[in-house]
Amino acid sequence: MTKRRVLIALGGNAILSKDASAQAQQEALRQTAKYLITFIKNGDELVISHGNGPQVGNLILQQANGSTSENPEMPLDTADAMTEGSIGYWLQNALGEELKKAGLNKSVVTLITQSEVSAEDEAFEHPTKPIGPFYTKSAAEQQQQEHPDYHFIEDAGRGYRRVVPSPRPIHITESEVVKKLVENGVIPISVGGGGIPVVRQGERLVGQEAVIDKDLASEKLAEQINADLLIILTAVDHVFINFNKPDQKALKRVTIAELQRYIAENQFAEGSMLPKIQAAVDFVKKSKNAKAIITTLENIGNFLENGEGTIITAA
Ligand SMILES: Nc1ncnc2c1ncn2[C@@H]1O[C@H](COP(=O)(O)OP(=O)(O)O)[C@@H](O)[C@H]1O
Ligand SMILES: NC(=O)OP(=O)(O)O
Repeated sequence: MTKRRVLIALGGNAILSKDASAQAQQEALRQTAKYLITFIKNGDELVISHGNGPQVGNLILQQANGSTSENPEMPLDTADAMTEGSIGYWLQNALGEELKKAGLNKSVVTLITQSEVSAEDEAFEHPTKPIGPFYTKSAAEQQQQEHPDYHFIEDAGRGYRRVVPSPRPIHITESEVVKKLVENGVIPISVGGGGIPVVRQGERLVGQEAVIDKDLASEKLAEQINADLLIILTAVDHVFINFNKPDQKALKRVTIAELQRYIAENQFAEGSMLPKIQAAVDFVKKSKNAKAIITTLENIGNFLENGEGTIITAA
């Protein structure tokens, strides 16, 4: 089989289900690593990214409740870096264990990655990215009183969550390093949590109070490293039209033009599936002979053997 360069974006459910303890998240990633190894056995070059919404929100909550003037809480860009490090460590550790068990002599490294954004991005005025835990309406109102600068939304019928700005990534600063690592047989974990949002000011990269969408950052990195496949893993085997309605229909093979029509019909929920569709369309549009796949972690074997999942192609 020809060697493919594959970027896999891990969705929230691959890391955190209900139990937010380090032990539970490490166990979830140990299970995830067992699936990811399939690609290495397949001879593919692998780059992995992951989300951080629940984790970064939990971290800044812990800090807000315990900070003092002598021990101030960290700004959001630094909290993004902290979750890139913690989740990256858990995944690097788990994947290293699976590689050893499989007798595969490859290294895994977590790369703290910066994602350049525009200071003029209107996302800074309109926070939309849910982070941290789900609250009841009254609990969210209580939080709002304690933190007047916080913003809350109702998140897809699952409760209320704090939202923060989520500017679009323009350029992944360390993409050339990722490319060199892959070309030397290393498995990089990169753009964790969408990368750290930074604005270029002359020679400086200045951190921003934001959380970048990991699917959009994964697309930008996949483009910059000339990946062949962008695989977005989430909690559904396929993308659907008329989702959650009696006439819902799974999309198996779909073209950019068809997806753009479905986007115009508002078929994809804004805060969840829409960024994945946008990332898939952008990647396939810009990368020659590239494909994007949206499915679940558990369906990876089925995708590799039978091509099951939602597969997005140019035509
Ligand atoms: N048209 C759609 N087809 C499939 N899933 C959809 C659709 N619209 C919304 N969703 C929801 O979007 C979710 C994926 O978004 P999200 O949970 O934010 O991703 P992540 O797995 O990266 O955390 C799916 O699990 C599903 O519940
Ligand atoms: N940064 C980010 O997109 O994280 P989630 O996928 O967990 O929301």
